Amino acid sequence: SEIWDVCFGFAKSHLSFLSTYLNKLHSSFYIYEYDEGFVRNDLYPCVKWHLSSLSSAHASAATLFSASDTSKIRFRLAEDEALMEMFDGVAVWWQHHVKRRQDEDDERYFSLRMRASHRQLLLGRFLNYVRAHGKELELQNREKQLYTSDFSRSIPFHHPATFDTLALDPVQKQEIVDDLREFMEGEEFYKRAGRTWKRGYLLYGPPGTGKSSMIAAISNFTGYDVYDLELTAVSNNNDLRQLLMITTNKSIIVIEDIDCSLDLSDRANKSVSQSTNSKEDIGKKELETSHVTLSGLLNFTDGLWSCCGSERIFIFTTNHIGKLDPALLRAGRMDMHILLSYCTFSAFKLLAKNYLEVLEHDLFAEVEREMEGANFTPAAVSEILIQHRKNATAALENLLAALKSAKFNTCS
Ligand SMILES: Nc1ncnc2c1ncn2[C@@H]1O[C@H](COP(=O)(O)OP(=O)(O)OP(=O)(O)O)[C@@H](O)[C@H]1O
Ligand SMILES: [Mg+2]
Repeated sequence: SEIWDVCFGFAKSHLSFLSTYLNKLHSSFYIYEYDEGFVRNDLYPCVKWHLSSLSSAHASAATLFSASDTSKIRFRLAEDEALMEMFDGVAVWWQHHVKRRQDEDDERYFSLRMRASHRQLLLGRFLNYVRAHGKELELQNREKQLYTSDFSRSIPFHHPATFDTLALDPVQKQEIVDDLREFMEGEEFYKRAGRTWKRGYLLYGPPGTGKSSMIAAISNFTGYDVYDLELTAVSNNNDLRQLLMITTNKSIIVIEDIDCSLDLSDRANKSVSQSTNSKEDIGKKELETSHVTLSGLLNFTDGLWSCCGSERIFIFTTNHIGKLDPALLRAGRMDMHILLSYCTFSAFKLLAKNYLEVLEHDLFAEVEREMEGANFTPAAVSEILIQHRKNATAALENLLAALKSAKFNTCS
């Protein structure tokens, strides 16, 4: 047994020498879910998403998950599972670690190992790639949430409207899509220019022209959550600020029908009525729309507090742009004013394609003529097309009849 002890001791010392030597050859990096002080590590979800795409193809053990309201199945690298990835012909090793802790949440982290000699060459470029790839996957797969009134609850947001289904002038549509894409990719620009990474859109136009549908399309395009802010339910400017602080990054904050939810047209009157305290006035104020003032709202979108997050899109909608205070419209406040108007022939063609699966039809030329000046909203056109979606000719004949009678009514 003495011989065994000697042999064992010898092997042990050599093994530990070997492992120290191997460790020196490799560099290890750890990506924890939370940094010290419970600060969320932005890199962690990127790595998680990045690895989820590799796991489906390469991991020998992965966990599978599917939420009840989606058909997608998500892969995750299983606990303690390791995975090798090739980047520019060089191998790196990932591992997923979970440390169980008593009375606390589990501690989760990923380790990344590579040959020490590759470290200089690879690390920066590789991590940038992982971050960009992870972010892209997160956006594609993320369950978008719709938050209502006080932002305390949310439901998964699965609105079917996309830029492909929106009937809009193609040039206008392209402008909006380009603007959104530029915004999403604009992190460097906003930093360089010293501006908060946010964008404001004012959607205006008659009812049924697609303002709400466009908000859904923007959410589907960006993958951002939607906070549907009901101003009449917010009691004062302070509460409004609190709400802003709850919203997460990558979100769309929507105030629909802004002219109806606030008396924004007359700032002077508003401040007078706020400074009076008689019971009658308070009663009147309750009947009024909201106690949030225009300056409170402007602070919400523009003030110091608006920079407490990033990648935010503010969208206001109105049917009556003329009723809005010029302060809300001035340059730089809402970055883009988007008019959604009556159905044009090119918008109609998109609806015909989506609703009737028709790209060309003998009646199209007549529809084009009648549509001019008929002031028919896309909502009204869609209604008719839905009713007769089984029979394209009947749908177009009914649409023509409706267009003609609308024109006749306007003329008479
Ligand atoms: N531009 C459009 N493209 C495709 N469908 C549209 C468009 N505009 C309206 N619709 C159809 O009409 C319905 C109503 O449109 P939507 O709610 O988006 O209008 P809105 O402009 O928000 O109206 P409101 O001012 O009354 O809120 C939508 O569900 C959609 O089916
Ligand atoms: Mg609407």
